[in-house]
Amino acid sequence: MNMMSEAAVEQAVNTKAGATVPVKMKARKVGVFYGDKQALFDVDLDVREKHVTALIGPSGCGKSTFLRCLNRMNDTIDGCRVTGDITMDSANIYDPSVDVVELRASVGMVFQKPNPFPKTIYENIVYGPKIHGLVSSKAEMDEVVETSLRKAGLFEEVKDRLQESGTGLSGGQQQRLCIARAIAVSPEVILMDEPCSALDPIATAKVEELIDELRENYTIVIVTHSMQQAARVSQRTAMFHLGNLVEEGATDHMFTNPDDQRTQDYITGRFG
Ligand SMILES: Nc1ncnc2c1ncn2[C@@H]1O[C@H](COP(=O)(O)OP(=O)(O)OP(=O)(O)O)[C@@H](O)[C@H]1O
Repeated sequence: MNMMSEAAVEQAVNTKAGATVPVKMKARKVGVFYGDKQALFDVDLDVREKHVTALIGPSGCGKSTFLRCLNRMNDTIDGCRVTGDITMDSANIYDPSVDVVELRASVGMVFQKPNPFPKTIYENIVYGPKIHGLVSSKAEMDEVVETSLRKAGLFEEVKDRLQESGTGLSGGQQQRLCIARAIAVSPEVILMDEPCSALDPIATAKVEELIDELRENYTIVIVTHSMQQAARVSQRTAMFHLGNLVEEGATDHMFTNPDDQRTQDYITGRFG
């Protein structure tokens, strides 16, 4: 039997088939303001544990803004204010007692453009675990480097050049290095903001395959402009428009028979 913690049961959603799926993160009435301008309005969204949730919608609709709410990345933007509630495992991530550095380790982020540190591949991986006190001996560091690179499907390609610069890798390898770097600090949720938009089709396919493997152990939220990508990698899709969450549902349903006309128009290329 699938054991769930009390917090997970409290947060679980019941599916139509009667199964119970734990909710990892819950957003309620989330609003975001950049100065006086409101970019998100009353967003309610359940992010299911160990699922891939795709955020879709036309440019400027607030996908990245919402993604950044989930690990308080918006805190780093001057004049940005977040209202409403966001919980992870029932705990308020905006509570003043929350250590934001720890939160961002638990809710890691991968960006549009691969951004490895200008350091060796090895250092790219061990940097986070060292800061978080997760490793001390050389053996522990070697272990975290190998495990993280393996989980990111990169170890075999780079095992003989761990002491070379991460920036010398191809774009696709750099992006998988960034995913390995996020994994190295033992996250529970990984946020991805258009992680393939700078990659060629082969590198994109590899990252998509990786996302599919990662969902066994991690909860993933991905912003994408590619409807094909959303359909390929996600189980749930959330459609945004003009700062509102239009609808959220099973990806199959959203791409075949969405409830809202705006989703229908967007996925069939009528706007966006
Ligand atoms: N740092 C910022 N300062 C001021 N306004 C911002 C900032 N970031 C985003 N916005 C505004 O908030 C709104 C939502 O932007 P956001 O980047 O979240 O949309 P998006 O759906 O991710 O767009 P895209 O698909 O083009 O990346 C837009 O009107 C945008 O101009």
